Amino acid sequence: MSEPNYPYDRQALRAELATLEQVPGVPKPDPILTVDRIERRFGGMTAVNVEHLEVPRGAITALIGPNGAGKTTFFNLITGFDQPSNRRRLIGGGEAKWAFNGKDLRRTGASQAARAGMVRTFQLTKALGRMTVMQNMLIGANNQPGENLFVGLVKPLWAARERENVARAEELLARFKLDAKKDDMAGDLSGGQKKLLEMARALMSDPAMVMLDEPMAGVNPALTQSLLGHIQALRDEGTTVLFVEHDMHMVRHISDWVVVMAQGEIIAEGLPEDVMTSQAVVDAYLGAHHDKDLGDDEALTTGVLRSIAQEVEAEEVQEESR
Ligand SMILES: Nc1ncnc2c1ncn2[C@@H]1O[C@H](COP(=O)(O)OP(=O)(O)OP(=O)(O)O)[C@@H](O)[C@H]1O
Repeated sequence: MSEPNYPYDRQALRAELATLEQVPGVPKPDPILTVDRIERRFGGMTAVNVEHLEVPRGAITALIGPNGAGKTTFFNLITGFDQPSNRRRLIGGGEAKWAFNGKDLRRTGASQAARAGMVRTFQLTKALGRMTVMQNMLIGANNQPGENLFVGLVKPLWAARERENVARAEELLARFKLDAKKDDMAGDLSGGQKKLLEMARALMSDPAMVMLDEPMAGVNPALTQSLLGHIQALRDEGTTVLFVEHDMHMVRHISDWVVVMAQGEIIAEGLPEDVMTSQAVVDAYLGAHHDKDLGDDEALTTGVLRSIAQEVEAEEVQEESR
């Protein structure tokens, strides 16, 4: 894992974040990712319309928001898996702009974004399930011998790279306790182990920032604890983490900073304990489900909604007892 090139101290990081104004788009002291005016429309519907966002370096940032808020689309845009609708504007400006670690990513695709050090987990698809755990790890390496014609043609060069990649994969598999499974078919792993493999694969290229899309979804409580530990360990080693999550308790527990999206826009940013209880956020979640009865268990499918319902209930009890 790369050493942080700044003095790393979690308390200091939190204290620094605590001095920031908690408003959407607030500048960070040392942002690793800066996004300006990124829009994505599907037909007449605007899925993403982010004016400005800075992601703090070395921190765990949670991106939360109700279903359909635009979180996944936003991830896709900044990692080059999708193109903004305002990609090129010849007249009037307003062109989407985003930079990672000082590198302008406007004209780059997904593999170049990954090479720049911004790597996202991607789900174990059916095809990947039919490959072994080790093969899955090797496709996460960004110095694949075959990618460079010269290296690919000179056997000692590619053989050396291949050995390096296998050694790195073995080290990561041991860290995620998947080493005994390296020759198993990835599709035969349990749901939680698949999540661990997705995370381990993302780390093959030693990224400066990992982006995790609902890393804890469908994972049992014991493995959730282990995943949380891995995420915190990454941050403590200097990797920036940006993750999408639904479960409020998870977010509260591990994130240093929270960004809230609703209807494509960033509606709040701040420290977890402040943001989660802010009126704008509660309204956004309730607004997104205004047609559903919060007393209905079916509507309470996410931890976020459950927590909000509990908070609303607690407030009502307090009111009544006054
Ligand atoms: N390829 C697409 N074509 C049309 N509409 C899309 C497409 N991708 C996303 N959308 C729409 O854009 C909006 C934002 O979707 P997105 O998946 O980004 O939200 P999300 O916040 O990630 O939601 P969830 O928490 O449910 O995953 C939704 O209304 C969705 O239906």
